[in-house]
Amino acid sequence: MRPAWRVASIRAAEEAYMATLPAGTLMQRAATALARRCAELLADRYGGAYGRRVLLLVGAGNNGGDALFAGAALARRGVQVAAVLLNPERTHAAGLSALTAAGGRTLAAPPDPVDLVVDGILGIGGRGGLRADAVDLVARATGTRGADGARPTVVAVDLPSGIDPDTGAVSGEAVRADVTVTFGALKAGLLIGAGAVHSGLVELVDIGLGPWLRDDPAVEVPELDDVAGWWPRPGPGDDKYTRGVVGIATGSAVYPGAALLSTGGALAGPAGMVRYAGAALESVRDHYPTVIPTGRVADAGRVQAWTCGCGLGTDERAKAELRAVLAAPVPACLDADGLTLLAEDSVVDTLRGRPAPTVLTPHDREFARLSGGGEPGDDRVAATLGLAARTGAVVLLKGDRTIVGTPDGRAYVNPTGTPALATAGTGDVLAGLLGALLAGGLPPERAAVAAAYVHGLAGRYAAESGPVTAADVIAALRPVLARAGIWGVRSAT
Ligand SMILES: NC(=O)C1=CN([C@@H]2O[C@H](COP(=O)(O)OP(=O)(O)OC[C@H]3O[C@@H](n4cnc5c(N)ncnc54)[C@H](OP(=O)(O)O)[C@@H]3O)[C@@H](O)[C@H]2O)[C@@H](O)CC1
Ligand SMILES: Nc1ncnc2c1ncn2[C@@H]1O[C@H](COP(=O)(O)OP(=O)(O)O)[C@@H](O)[C@H]1O
Repeated sequence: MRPAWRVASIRAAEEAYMATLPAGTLMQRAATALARRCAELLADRYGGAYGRRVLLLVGAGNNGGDALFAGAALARRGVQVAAVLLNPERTHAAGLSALTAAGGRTLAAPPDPVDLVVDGILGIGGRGGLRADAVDLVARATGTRGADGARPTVVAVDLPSGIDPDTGAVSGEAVRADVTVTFGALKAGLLIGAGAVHSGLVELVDIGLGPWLRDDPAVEVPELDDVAGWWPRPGPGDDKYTRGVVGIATGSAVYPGAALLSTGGALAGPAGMVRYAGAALESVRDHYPTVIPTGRVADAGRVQAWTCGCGLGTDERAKAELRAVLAAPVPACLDADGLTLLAEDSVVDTLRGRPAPTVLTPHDREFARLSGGGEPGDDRVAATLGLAARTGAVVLLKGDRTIVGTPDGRAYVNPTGTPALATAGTGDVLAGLLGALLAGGLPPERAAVAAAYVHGLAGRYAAESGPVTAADVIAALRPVLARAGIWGVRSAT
């Protein structure tokens, strides 16, 4: 897991650490690493940094100071460095002196050509998006060309200016970086929502802050090793029942496709058997001979987890099926119409009364129905955790960077998502896979995190062959599990 923090936690750590160090030490460490990375990027593009042209965009705070000291280091290596100061009277004085002493210059407007732009306008002190003068400067700077005729490489200092460091929200305009060199700790806003898109490649520089980060992280990012370590694998002693049986209560006469997609997702998971209960049993039987179909949840036989709701409809039959799933003493993943029906009821009482864990998988509009308020808003982590705390359920809030939140306040952001998944039915596949992971015995938050992670990988893999449909995501799940080393069989020893 890669942890990320909110600004308050990072500021507290920096303050405590800086009190033990000579003034300016952390900024020097940050600037040195930033200069090194800029030189590498120039070398990758041009074969060397000497003589290349770097433009620093410098704001009023320490973020600008980092840029100026890094510019000084680059100038000492023979790079032609120019700086545009957004707020000359409040520019970091020592940084500016260092730059000019090293041969860098200040300009009133961006020059042309520019090979690399360093965005030091705003760091963790930035609030409320870029102001008009900064928007204009960024547009002009990034509209220039390098000596090779291509647009300049954009490197953000600590975080792209204009994104909210805690939530990743962008109000108005923000810098779009190719690389973000971030110092001491990952900022949550680099990983969530628009912030993740604006940050490009995020590279964390160690400035010694780690041991001083005393708060819990705001959010954690799962890595392949986590998911591979959790994924249930069959061993020699297993049979189809010990691996877990998942029940799929989805689909309807109107939406038989949802039954097929969720069942297809479940079949790629680790469960030993998939049971289907619903109105689309004929279609399921035709498509998936290994699935045991019945018409109603009550007749399905024993399962270790349920997935319920995709394409279920909202009629009396659907309500009865949802009630049967909610009453079952096994974990349940509720999606789509299951969430809509839940929202018509008293969500909190219903879920808190459940005899086993529940995972809710809303998109934004379903979230609004469930929460009884609006859509998640800018702070998607806080919104997810709020709903999880109220309902006692694990909440998986879908999106470009899907968020998983637990009732006790832990949050995860999925790094593998792709907009290619923004197509009808992919959520059904996710819900089926998640149910199979619950049946395989994973705790609910791990099941949710692992399902989102693998679902994202499958979306990316499917997109390599062309436009993606939900059926393509199902087809990609098995090869992705094998290719990533997540799937495997445990040997006898
Ligand atoms: N602390 C450390 O140990 C280390 C810190 N490091 C570095 O320091 C950075 C944090 O520096 P920081 O606290 O000076 O804040 P920073 O982001 O430069 O901006 C504050 C200035 O921006 C202004 N401003 C705010 N919003 C604005 C807007 N929308 N549009 C325009 N202006 C706006 C605000 O002015 P005001 O709004 O008050 O008028 C204020 O003057 C951090 O990200 C990292 O890079 C590293 O060196 C490692 C060690
Ligand atoms: N812009 C996007 N970028 C990445 N993933 C997305 C995007 N939009 C949607 N997704 C993903 O696609 C899936 C869509 O699920 P959902 O909205 O429930 O669709 P459906 O109900 O049609 O199955 C979710 O896993 C979601 O995270």
